[in-house]
Amino acid sequence: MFSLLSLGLGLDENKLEAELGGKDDLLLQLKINYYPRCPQPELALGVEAHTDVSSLSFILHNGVPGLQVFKNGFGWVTAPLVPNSIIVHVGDALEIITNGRYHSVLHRGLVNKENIRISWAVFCEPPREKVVLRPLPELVGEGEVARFEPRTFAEHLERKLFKARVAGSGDKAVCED
Ligand SMILES: O=C(O)CCC(=O)C(=O)O
Ligand SMILES: [Fe+2]
Repeated sequence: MFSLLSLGLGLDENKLEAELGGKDDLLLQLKINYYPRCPQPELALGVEAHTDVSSLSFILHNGVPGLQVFKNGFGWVTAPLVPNSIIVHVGDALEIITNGRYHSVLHRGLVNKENIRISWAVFCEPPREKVVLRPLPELVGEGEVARFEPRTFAEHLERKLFKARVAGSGDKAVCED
């Protein structure tokens, strides 16, 4: 996947993987999301709107719709259910090193009245301290600026967590099951 994404930007095929710490040090984390049936889905949040901090995220699901992505100019769009598919998100780490050429997508997970939804998300993360994530100079074109300050993955997590705490929404879910 990283090779294809590197070639897609005209980079050496090993470039993105190497910049993200190399395959021996990447961390795969599994998270299982359980969305119960909800009598008033319009009042509830399943997984609130966010971007993933990872390099890439791979989402398997039980075939119940609920994942939405935010598209500028359109608003929230429900991801179509493609049988036997795996959904792949670009996460923050990849967005940073590509200077936004690959965009870390804002997304959320909704509950519904009829069906329980389950998703299995595998987050492919760079090592916390080993590499500094910064826009690759070859992807900052002439007249463009680097859109992200250099940071380790650990620093990125801390900044994001701190921002979320300050912004704290306080939303509550009202689900049963
Ligand atoms: O349930 C989904 O499809 C997405 C879940 C998600 O975005 C996450 O766990 O980060
Ligand atoms: Fe996510």
